[in-house]
Amino acid sequence: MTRTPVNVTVTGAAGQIGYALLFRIASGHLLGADVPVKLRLLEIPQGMKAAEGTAMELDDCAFPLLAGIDIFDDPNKGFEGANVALLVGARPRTAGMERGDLLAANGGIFKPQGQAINAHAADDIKVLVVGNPANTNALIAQASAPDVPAERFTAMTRLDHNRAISQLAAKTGAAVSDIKRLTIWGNHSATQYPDIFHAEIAGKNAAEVVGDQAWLADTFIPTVAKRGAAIIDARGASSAASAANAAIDHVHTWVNGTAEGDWTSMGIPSDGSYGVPAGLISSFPVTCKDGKYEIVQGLDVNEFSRARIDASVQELSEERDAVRELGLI
Ligand SMILES: NC(=O)c1ccc[n+]([C@@H]2O[C@H](COP(=O)([O-])OP(=O)(O)OC[C@H]3O[C@@H](n4cnc5c(N)ncnc54)[C@H](O)[C@@H]3O)[C@@H](O)[C@H]2O)c1
Ligand SMILES: O=C(O)C[C@H](O)C(=O)O
Repeated sequence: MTRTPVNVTVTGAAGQIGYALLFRIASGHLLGADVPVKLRLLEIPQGMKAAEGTAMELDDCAFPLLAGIDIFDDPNKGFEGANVALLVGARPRTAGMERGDLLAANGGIFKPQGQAINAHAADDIKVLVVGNPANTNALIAQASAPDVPAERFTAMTRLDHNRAISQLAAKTGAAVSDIKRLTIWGNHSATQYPDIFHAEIAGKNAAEVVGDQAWLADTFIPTVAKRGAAIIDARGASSAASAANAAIDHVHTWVNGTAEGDWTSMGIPSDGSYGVPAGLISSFPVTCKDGKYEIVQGLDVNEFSRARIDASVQELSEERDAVRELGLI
């Protein structure tokens, strides 16, 4: 190991996504097979013992790239020197909780974490928010970190992107690797819009290959958008390994780039592109190069797509207004 290790902070380290995520980070899947990492695990006091158990297991793997593990229950320490931060820990919705209660509870997590990132993270910090509601939690963290460039705060829609590719492959019989340029627009919620009008299957337009508007509207879009709920129903717990896999994909692509001729989906602060109000953290088609992302410009948005993008963006605006009223941004 000759390179300086990259400090990776993971919050919610003792949770189910944390358990599926940490071993892959330590084995080089997040940043690359030649990049040593130091893990900084952040938990709440009640989660510390379980995080210590996970750290013992990480030690027992003797990963050549793992240069150290530290565990904290203080965000100011957890984010110290962080180059990459995966904000997974969040307050899940429980019975009787309204959306506003959830936003308020998560504000109590993401505001102090944003402040701690602002004060203590490395200058090149890259943040991925996984904890739900991911887009608005990312907005709260970003608004609490005024000294960090806003574009370093991103929210995860890569799981939706991967789900959409998988559904499209199953419908058409294509290989997953033949599907390119799919887009998730909007919020990581049931209003998200998986868009295949610009996608390609082995070089052909995906919407034309499918040729079935009813399947698109009545099966594909709701299946992808409600997949999280379907997993909860089937497993009795929310997606964990697939969410961890998507977090790995998101950061790996951000750092190492998109393939030539392809793009991915990331929840990022809007610059006003495609009529999405600037500042909202919304999912867009992006290309990545040299550790930076850019929104794919110039796509023709048809009426069908426009209505669905607008509906999801409207939900994001309402979430932003709610957290603004709560004084969180
Ligand atoms: N964006 C996505 O695609 C996506 C996909 C799946 C799950 N999620 C979300 O990810 C989050 C985590 O899911 P999970 O299944 O791992 O949950 P989990 O309940 O198993 O684990 C959450 C962990 O976070 C910890 N935690 C809570 N508050 C914390 C804080 N302030 N600081 C540090 N740690 C804290 C808890 O102690 C717990 O160990 C949930 O909000 C879930 O809805 C998002
Ligand atoms: O949908 C959920 O609540 C869990 C998660 O966000 C998912 O998409 O699997």
